Amino acid sequence: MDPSLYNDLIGRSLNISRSDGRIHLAAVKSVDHVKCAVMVEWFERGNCRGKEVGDIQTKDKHIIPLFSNVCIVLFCDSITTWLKSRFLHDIGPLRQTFLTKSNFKFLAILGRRKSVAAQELNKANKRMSCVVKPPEMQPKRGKFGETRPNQKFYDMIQQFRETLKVTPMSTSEVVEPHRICVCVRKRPMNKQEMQKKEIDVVSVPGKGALLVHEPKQKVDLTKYLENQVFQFDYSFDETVSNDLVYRFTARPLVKSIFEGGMATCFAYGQTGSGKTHTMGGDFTGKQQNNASGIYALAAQDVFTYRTHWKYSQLDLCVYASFFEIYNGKVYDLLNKKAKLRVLEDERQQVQVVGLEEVYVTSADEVIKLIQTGSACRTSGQTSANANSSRSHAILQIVLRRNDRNSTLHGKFSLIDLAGNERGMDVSSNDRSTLVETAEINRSLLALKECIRSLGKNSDHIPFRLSTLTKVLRDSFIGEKSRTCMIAMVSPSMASCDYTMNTLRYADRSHVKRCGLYEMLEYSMHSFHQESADASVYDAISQVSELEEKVYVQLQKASDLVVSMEKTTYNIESGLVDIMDFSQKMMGLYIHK
Ligand SMILES: Nc1ncnc2c1ncn2[C@@H]1O[C@H](COP(=O)(O)OP(=O)(O)OP(=O)(O)O)[C@@H](O)[C@H]1O
Repeated sequence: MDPSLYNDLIGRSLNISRSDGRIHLAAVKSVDHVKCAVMVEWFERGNCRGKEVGDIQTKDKHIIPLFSNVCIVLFCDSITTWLKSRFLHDIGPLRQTFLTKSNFKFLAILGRRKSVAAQELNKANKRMSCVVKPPEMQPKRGKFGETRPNQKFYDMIQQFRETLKVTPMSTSEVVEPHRICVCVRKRPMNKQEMQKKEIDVVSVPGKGALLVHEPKQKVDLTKYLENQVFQFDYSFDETVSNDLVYRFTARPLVKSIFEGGMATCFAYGQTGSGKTHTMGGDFTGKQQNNASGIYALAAQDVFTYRTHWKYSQLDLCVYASFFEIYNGKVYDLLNKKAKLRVLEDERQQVQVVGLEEVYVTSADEVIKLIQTGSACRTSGQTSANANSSRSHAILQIVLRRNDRNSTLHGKFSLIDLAGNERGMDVSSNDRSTLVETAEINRSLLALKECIRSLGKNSDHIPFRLSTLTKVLRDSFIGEKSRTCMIAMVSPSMASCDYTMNTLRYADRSHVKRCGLYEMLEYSMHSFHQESADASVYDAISQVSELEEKVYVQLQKASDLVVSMEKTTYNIESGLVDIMDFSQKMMGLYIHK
């Protein structure tokens, strides 16, 4: 072993790996030939510190300057190129290995014995891979020094947001009348999401617009955002209150029921996105303030309108019922969850038989009913919500005329739909839970179909598709019917797929978009028609081609038959000739 090779290390800088994960440069002060290690020193907070690193391996009297905890950094491209040309192709995944410029000369000496050096570097590289974290594996640090997964996406979204012009919703904004109104509400990040340092991928610039910054990755691992834009009648950001949401969504419908109409307001969205918070009222821990939800706010306005000079002479009585649809069955939440039957008469009028309709005289009475009913609602646990509603809850506020045998005047159905989730999102995957999830999704699809048909002014509303749409049948028909859908979205990146699904669902229920979707559907239909025509045409031409082939074969066969006949004839005549000939020969023989 040539000691000068060891001495060549002294004074050089090497990157050393520290127990806390840091990697930094340190100068080689001495070499321990016996231990095959080096002593390195560096300055830290004004103090000189040192440590002994690695063991220098020797093989065939060659020194390999790669120690188990020494990282060597490639500083210059020419070195990389040179190494590649000399022996990097032999040593495999050295991309994660770091070589210092100062080691270049040293390695160059070793490079003369290419095969040996390569072998040894390979060994060393394997050892190093246990201690050196590749740069992309190292936790990224956020603005305040905190680590955050997906920091790159976070930065890109922040950059994008800086360019966004935001017009926040305010009470001064004009409320436009809509037959079908579709809005979206983004909830704030919850405690869990904050703890996980999840990133917020939803932006609400206002004026009905909402953006989803979908994080994507190319095949070469480059990260990029796909910014999806959705436009609804109204879009609410995470800062707005239930009051403001109510003002633009359900409130305009209250008037319509006093004018003899049917109104429906749905809260739709992923589990844990804020449907119950919006409809039933905000939570303080598990305690819900029922007076702050859309149910209660609508009830308050119903009693205000009832005394309004325009409607007071109608002498209307207010009734409330509260029921849930769970697994396609109806349960009365105001009557100890009694199971009810849904019947349809010959005039297609749907009745929930035995549903408790409570006469109410104030909003407070309605709030008490909501409290009683909410307490019995069927709930379960999902990945996003420990207290997830597994049923559709329907609060109906009914106006009846006192003087005409309690004839129905108007009805407002306020619905907190069950969360739209996939089977894998529920904490238990037993059969009953899967059936439950399938039923939820089936009824939500049926609802979408009904709203779309309503938007298209179609005569046929496919209300028989589910119990939910059956019991809401009379809300879907009639000139005076009004519908509002509030799509709830969770902001986190982990919920991105669900958010996209919710927005697509709401988008497809959107009457303003129906024209476009109809066009799309039409073009899809004509495409199918054209392709069907093309397939028939293809089939016919294939048959005729086949026919032609068969004809040709038949021709050939008949030619063959003809030629066979000829041959047979020839053979027969030949035989006759032979027989004649043989007879002649026989005669001649006998004659002789
Ligand atoms: N806009 C909001 N502001 C503050 N907190 C909210 C908001 N929306 C939802 N939350 C909170 O998020 C949690 C889940 O909300 P909620 O129970 O309303 O979800 P959900 O959509 O009804 O879920 P599920 O379909 O599973 O019943 C609750 O703790 C609620 O307080």
